[in-house]
Amino acid sequence: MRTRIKCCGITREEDADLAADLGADAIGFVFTRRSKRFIEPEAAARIRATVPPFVSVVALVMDDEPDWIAHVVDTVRPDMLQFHGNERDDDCAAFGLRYLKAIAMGEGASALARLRDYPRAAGLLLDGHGLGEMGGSGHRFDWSLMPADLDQPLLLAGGLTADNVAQAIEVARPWAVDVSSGIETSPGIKDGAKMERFISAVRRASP
Ligand SMILES: O=C(O)c1ccccc1NCC(=O)[C@H](O)[C@H](O)COP(=O)(O)O
Repeated sequence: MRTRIKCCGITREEDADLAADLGADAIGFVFTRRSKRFIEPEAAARIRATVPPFVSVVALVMDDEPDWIAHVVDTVRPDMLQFHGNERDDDCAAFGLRYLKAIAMGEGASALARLRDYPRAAGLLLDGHGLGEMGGSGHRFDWSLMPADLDQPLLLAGGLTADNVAQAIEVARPWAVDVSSGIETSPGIKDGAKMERFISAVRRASP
């Protein structure tokens, strides 16, 4: 299986272009205002218009108002939503789009109980941050906790870099890896060389 790659926290067109050129399968925009990687929906829509076919666009939110999420959906036309807060399955499924649900793994194995709460999720993203904290933290978790017996695809996130992603794939066997701070110079500003090293490392580990 070829491990899919999502580059998250995109705020600049050149970073979206490079991610697509290097073979990323998806890019993510963060629409939670308190994030350092927040992008206005109108600016994201301009970048979205340049994203080539077969590269998915994911809109991230975290306990945001439904009206705001609806505005993001109308303006950006993302392929999927990604929820990072205390949203329930009904909340996540209410926008007529497929969705990913992030599970905060900061508390360890006890977080795994929440995986069963999202039967309509297209995928579950296990992320290293703590419960109630924002993603993009650069915190990793114990990859051996990644379950092997779920029907939904599992995405691995949190503290991944070019130097550790091969081992992460070997241990966790995720459907996809998701990276943000590990390919940045500062929040929202991607580093082309780091992005290239990261994507090359994934491809070597999972051709
Ligand atoms: O990136 C943010 O600032 C953010 C804010 C609120 C919710 C989610 C957010 N980001 C999620 C991601 O970028 C990734 O899914 C993931 O957390 C990977 O982050 P990193 O550990 O930096 O690679």
